[in-house]
This record gives sequence, structure tokens and C-alpha cells, in this order.
Amino acid sequence: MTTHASPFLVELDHLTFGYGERVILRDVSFGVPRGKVTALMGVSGGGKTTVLRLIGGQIRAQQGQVRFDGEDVTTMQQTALYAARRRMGMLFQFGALFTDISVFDNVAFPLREHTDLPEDMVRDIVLMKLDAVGLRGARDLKPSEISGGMSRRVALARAIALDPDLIMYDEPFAGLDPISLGTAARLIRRLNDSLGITSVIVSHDITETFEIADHVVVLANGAVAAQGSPAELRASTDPLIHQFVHALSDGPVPFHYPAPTVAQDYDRRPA
Ligand SMILES: Nc1ncnc2c1ncn2[C@@H]1O[C@H](COP(=O)(O)OP(=O)(O)OP(=O)(O)O)[C@@H](O)[C@H]1O
Repeated sequence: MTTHASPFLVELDHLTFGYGERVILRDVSFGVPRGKVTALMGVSGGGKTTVLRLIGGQIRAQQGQVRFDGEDVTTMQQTALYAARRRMGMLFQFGALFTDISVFDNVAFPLREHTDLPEDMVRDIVLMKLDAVGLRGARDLKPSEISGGMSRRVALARAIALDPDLIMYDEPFAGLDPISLGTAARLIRRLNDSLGITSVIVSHDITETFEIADHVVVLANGAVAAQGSPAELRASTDPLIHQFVHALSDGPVPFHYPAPTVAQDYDRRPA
């Protein structure tokens, strides 16, 4: 692995991206510190998932750079991009498992697909990864025989099968009950630290996310509205950040879609 002086594993550098004419991110710059958990937050449609797809090289920025371990993903050729992607684990909200094969075979899948490791070594790795998510004992079950929270953990074991340097989670807590949610959050933190990886989480769940994140980046209106530790953001006096962190329904981001005043709408009787 190349070593770079940068303390950031991922760096967005003056990045501008739009879907067609519609600009989603405008001149955005921030770094994802190595070995830490970084949360990407902000209002719906703010471009968080888009950032993950730019880091993974699924889409390319019109301007600026996205550097992964010092290399610009934006200009990578196919081979380099695939090599970079193998160092990234991605876990999407409903990280679908293959339903007709066992939990074990689901986790073994990337190892069999991308390496030439002998089967006994595949077995050791799969059991180790399943153990890390607490599901070694569930290896012979089919996805239909386990709960939604457990499926999420199997998908996580699969995402770490190839020992990535970076793992990206898109809405890892969506649809989980409070207990599973707490378990998932602590698991993300524990895996980050025990495997020495770097994690990026896209989440709307402020309480759980602030509990496990080292660094938070808030995106709004196509730009970085604020970034810092959870404590720094909680103490922010910026009205938008205050509204966001304290989950207030009204503030700079209005609850109401622009409309005439109520008086104007209801009091239109002729005098
Ligand atoms: N493939 C696409 N083509 C065109 N527009 C898209 C595409 N994907 C996303 N968008 C638009 O880009 C904007 C940003 O989307 P993105 O999914 O990155 O937001 P987000 O912050 O992750 O939102 P959420 O929190 O609701 O998941 C949205 O307005 C969305 O409608």
C-alpha cells in the first residue's frame, strides 16, 4: 500500500457535480480522516449518497478531485478503479443478500469471486468475519431464516470479507428497531477500531450517529454547511446547524413550502 503524508484517506477537493444541468454539489472540499468514523449528514436530497458514489467512482465529478489514498478517482482508468474499489466496502441500506444460498456462502462470495484462495482459507476468513458480527453460529441458515437486523450484519460481514481500508454505509440504521439500531451502531464503531479501517456513514439518525462518529460533515444546498466533532456541532450557534442538530421542524430550512400567508389565502372575501 502506498503511504501518503495526508491524514485523510479520502479527500474531496473543490468538487463540483451535477446530474445533467442540475448541480448537486458545488465546489465541495472536505477530508475523511484515516482510522476514524465520519458521518455525512444533512437534509434529504442534499447529495450524501451522491458523495458515496463519487468516492466509489460509480459517477464522476465535472470539476475537482476525489482522492482515495492520494489517487484521483475521477480520472482513474478501469483497472486502477477496480483495484481501488476492492479496497472499499460498501453497505447500502438494504444490502441485498443472495436469498438461495446460505449465510456462509454469501460472505464467501467476494472471496471466491475476487481471490484464488483455497477453500480451507476461505472457510477460516468467513468464520472470522461472521464471528466479528456475532453470527458465526448462523452460518448454515438461509437469509429467509434470519431477521432483518441479522441480514444487515451478514451484509456487513460480506462487506469486510476482502479486508477493505474504507467502508461506506448508506443509511445503516434505516428500518431497525431501537435495540437493533444500538447494536448496529456499536458494531460499526467496534469494527472500525478493531479492524483499523476508516468508516463513512450516511445517516439521518442524529442520536446514534453522534454517539459513534468522530467527525461529522453536514451538507446543505450543495455545500459543506459545517463540520467538526459531534460536540462542536452540538455547540454550534449557526441557525441552520442548530435546527439540524436539535431536529427542529422549522428554522432556516422551512417546514412550509413557499406559500401566500394564511391570511391571504383564507381572507380573500370581497370587502
Ligand atoms: N441518477 C440520478 N439522476 C438524476 N438525479 C439524481 C440521481 N440520483 C440522485 N439524484 C438527485 O440528486 C439529489 C441528491 O441525491 P442524493 O441521493 O445524493 O441525496 P441524499 O442527501 O443522499 O438524500 P437522502 O437523504 O434523501 O437519501 C436529489 O435531489 C436526487 O433527486
